[in-house]
Amino acid sequence: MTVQHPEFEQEQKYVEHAYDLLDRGLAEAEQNIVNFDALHRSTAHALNRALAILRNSRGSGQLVFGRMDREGEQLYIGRRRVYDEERDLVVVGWHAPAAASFYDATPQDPGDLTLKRVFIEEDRRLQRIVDEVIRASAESIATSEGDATISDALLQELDRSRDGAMREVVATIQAEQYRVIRHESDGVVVVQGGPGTGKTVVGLHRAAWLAFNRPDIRQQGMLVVAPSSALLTYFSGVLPSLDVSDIDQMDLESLYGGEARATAIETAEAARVKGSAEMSVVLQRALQQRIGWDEDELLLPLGADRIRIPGDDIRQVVDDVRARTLPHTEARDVLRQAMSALASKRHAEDQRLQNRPVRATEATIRRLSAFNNALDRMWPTFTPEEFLRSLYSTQSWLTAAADGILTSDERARLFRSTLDGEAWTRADLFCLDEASYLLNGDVMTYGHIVLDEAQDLSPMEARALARRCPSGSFTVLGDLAQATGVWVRDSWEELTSHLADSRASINTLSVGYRVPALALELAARQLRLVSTELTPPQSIRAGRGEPQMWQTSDDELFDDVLDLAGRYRAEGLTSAVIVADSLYDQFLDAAAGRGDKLGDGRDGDFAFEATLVPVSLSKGLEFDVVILAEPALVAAESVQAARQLYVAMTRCTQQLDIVHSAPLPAGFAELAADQPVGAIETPSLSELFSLLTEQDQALVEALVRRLVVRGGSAVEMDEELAR
Ligand SMILES: Nc1ncnc2c1ncn2[C@@H]1O[C@H](COP(=O)(O)OP(=O)(O)OP(=O)(O)O)[C@@H](O)[C@H]1O
Repeated sequence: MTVQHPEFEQEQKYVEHAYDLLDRGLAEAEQNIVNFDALHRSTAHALNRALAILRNSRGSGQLVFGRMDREGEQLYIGRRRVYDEERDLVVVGWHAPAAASFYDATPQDPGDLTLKRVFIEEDRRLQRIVDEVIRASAESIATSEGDATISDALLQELDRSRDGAMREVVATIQAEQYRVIRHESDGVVVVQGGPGTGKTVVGLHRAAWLAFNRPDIRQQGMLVVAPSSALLTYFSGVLPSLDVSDIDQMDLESLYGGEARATAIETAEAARVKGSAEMSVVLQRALQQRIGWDEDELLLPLGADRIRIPGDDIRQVVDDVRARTLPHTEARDVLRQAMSALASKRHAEDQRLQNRPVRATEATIRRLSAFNNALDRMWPTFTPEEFLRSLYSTQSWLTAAADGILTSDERARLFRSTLDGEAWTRADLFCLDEASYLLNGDVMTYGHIVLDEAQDLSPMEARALARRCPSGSFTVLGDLAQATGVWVRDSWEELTSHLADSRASINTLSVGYRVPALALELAARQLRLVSTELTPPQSIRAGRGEPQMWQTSDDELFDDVLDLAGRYRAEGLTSAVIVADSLYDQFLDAAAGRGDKLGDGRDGDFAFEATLVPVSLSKGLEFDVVILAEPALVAAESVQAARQLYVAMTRCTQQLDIVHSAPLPAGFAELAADQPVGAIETPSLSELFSLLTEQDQALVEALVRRLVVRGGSAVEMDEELAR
């Protein structure tokens, strides 16, 4: 029987009071708006918008989640601020400076708090009250140690089963996370941490915190960028649940607003050339090379006469316009004016010499097709797509633009015949974005950008983001160890230097809240294959047990994996079946053929208990269980095999299962006591041993003894066998 907290009823009343005030406040405000008789349509429109925002602003999380006491003062902390009729503060918003001590306080370092109380509430009813810091005496604080920094409320929160979408965590933000959320820097703040350390959740809460505390930044607009639309779908509900609905959220590829879409995949080598910062120089040069006039003169027919403009005069005008470094299209307009003025001046001079009246104004000249054709030759217009397609397919132009910048091999990776058509790749989109900026110069800008999974960004992608954030104010979330693409780095500076000029502040999160310790241990073997420098986080989760390996045959792979997902579904756990991208469609078909309900993770469909996820999109996601199918194929198809496996294996909160028909890749060997699917209960070693014949038992004993003598001590082995 659990004992109720002595102040339970009193606190429940306080929570109800807060909800009551919020309901009444919102209802009154709604009534005021409805009653207001707007004279103008624009006022009515503004009021309707206000009404819609108000109706949405109730939010879904718990209203009051904490209380802190310090001498003579008691403050309740919640998802939003609540006042009573006397304008006295009943609940302080989590983002207010007054709430800082609540998050900063730990049992080791409670600051000036005598009590930090956390409420667990569901549907307005308190479920539990956890008192975390009670300063009974100075000594009791000095002697508290160990795991006490991980709050009880957090552990409870972590044990709640996932429902397929990320949730806000305002009630349980930890001190090391809070420091990052309210980081004072106006420049680049990097949050580095292993899988499940809360980088995404921290980044989203930082965005909300900035929105509440920095009206200057909020007014300039804010943006959150994820590498895939699937990941965006997974976390896009967090900001609205924090009452922040005006922050844009976008997947990386949607940054480019032009026509092209990435539909093709290319080699790692080509992606690397296109993503490198050198590519921006090639594009700039390529555009410049299309500008100029190398003919001796320009003749513009005008009725029976002609206007003659010397080549040197044209070159002078072109150089003057070029020197103004305007975006290409805008510069062309300037050139058009300057050239028509030049032609008109020439015409006037010729006519005067011949004692004839001036026949053409500048406007007349600008309408001449010969004039416009000449303009196209000296300063051509392109769409970004036309420009890049033409560059990629013109060997001589490519060679000239990349001369001294790219090697001939690298240039060859860019070249494609026009017959290849419009198959743009992701890396192309960012060349198009750069080209679009050179051509048109206009881009939507923001006061702050949060980047999730930033370790994989190419320099060209970083440049596209930098263009959209002139202030250089970024929150960069990522893990260098989880870089799985062609951009693997040893330091964040290499990337952040493309985002802003200022030095980045690097902040590390070290506690892993997602992955159970044993799954993390298996996954970390993949890291060790890469480098001893890369280390996993410190897991605080126990999970269900050891990762399980299931061996099957080629023929039975699909059914065995789907059966396993079915078993977890029956237990009410969410699972992800993570597969090599090339197996994705076959798995989807197999599931449909069996009538299994399997979410299509590629489309961000996380509504079902089991979701199929192509490994390339698994980053950042989270499920109770991960069933990794055929890791050897995942490894074979990845640019960074070990890192990709590390990412895939670190998506689970409870259990990691691996099903394979092909031999397992390196790093799995020690756990590969292969079991046929179906044997859910793994027999213990002694059970297995007892099943052997006496002769075999003696053989195993002798064998193991020899192994142990070589690696450890025979005494330990005897003890082991005796057990
Ligand atoms: N303070 C916290 N309170 C409650 N839950 C938390 C807290 N911090 C992290 N979590 C939970 O831990 C899980 C992992 O968080 P998150 O996805 O932000 O980690 P990550 O570092 O971005 O992981 P990855 O590197 O895999 O992308 C999420 O379920 C998140 O809600």
